[in-house]
Amino acid sequence: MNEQIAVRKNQLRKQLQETIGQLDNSRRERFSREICRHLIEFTSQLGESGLHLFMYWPYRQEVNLIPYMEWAWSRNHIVLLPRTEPQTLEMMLHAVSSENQLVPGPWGLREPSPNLAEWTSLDRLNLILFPGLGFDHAGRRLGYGKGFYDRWWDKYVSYCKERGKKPNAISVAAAFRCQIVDEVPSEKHDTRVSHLWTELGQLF
Ligand SMILES: Nc1nc2c(c(=O)[nH]1)N(C=O)[C@@H](CNc1ccc(C(=O)N[C@@H](CCC(=O)O)C(=O)O)cc1)CN2
Ligand SMILES: Nc1ncnc2c1ncn2[C@@H]1O[C@H](COP(=O)(O)OP(=O)(O)OP(=O)(O)O)[C@@H](O)[C@H]1O
Repeated sequence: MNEQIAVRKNQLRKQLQETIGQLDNSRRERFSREICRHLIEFTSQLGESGLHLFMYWPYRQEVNLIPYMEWAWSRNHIVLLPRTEPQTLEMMLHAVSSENQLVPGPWGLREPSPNLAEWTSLDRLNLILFPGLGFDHAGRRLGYGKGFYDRWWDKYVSYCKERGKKPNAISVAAAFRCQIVDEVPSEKHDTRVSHLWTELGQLF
């Protein structure tokens, strides 16, 4: 990877972690509820039930998506959560229907139990929610720097192509307003999101 971009990404990661850290818990919770409300409104327009939604269990200071996940479960949507393989830096998806199916994972993540069957029908995904430390107005994202989502995205695109299908899930993100920056340094492999919500509403 381009060394200069890697350095700029690391600087921005540090800066954003500090900025997000300054949000107090009560605002974080209030903003998260607002963001979940926007996500629910958007997802409701995609279908009444049975949608395949690739979400993530909140980590550290991320938006708390649990209200959105509980809403999805209540509407009989299928919630898919990632499980990381630290050796290969790959992610597997598992359908999860309750918090009880999560176990402690690497880096302090909470992940689907490896005992659950892997969910592989990637061409059925309707929506992919990308986590990130920061985003810009063009939909570029900055993650934790292990390339999990970029690598998984390649797998997703190949899976669909091999079956003669278009990878047509909608790529979205949810973030606090303070996570939006002018420009996220980006490389060719970096995937972008097409919709983003903050506590103030839809940014694009
Ligand atoms: N909620 C959520 N789940 C997710 C991601 C995410 O960004 N958010 N990921 C997106 O890719 C994957 C996990 N990626 C990660 C990559 C690096 C680190 C990491 O280095 N964390 C700490 C070190 C923590 C420790 O060891 O104590 C760090 O920031 O220094 C964490 C997660 C899959 N699941
Ligand atoms: N599609 C890919 N195939 C192989 N390696 C990749 C791919 N995408 C990214 N990488 C590698 O992963 C590393 C981290 O990439 P990057 O800084 O873009 O991560 P990130 O998007 O911030 O992290 P994450 O996706 O885990 O949240 C880089 O060394 C990059 O070369």
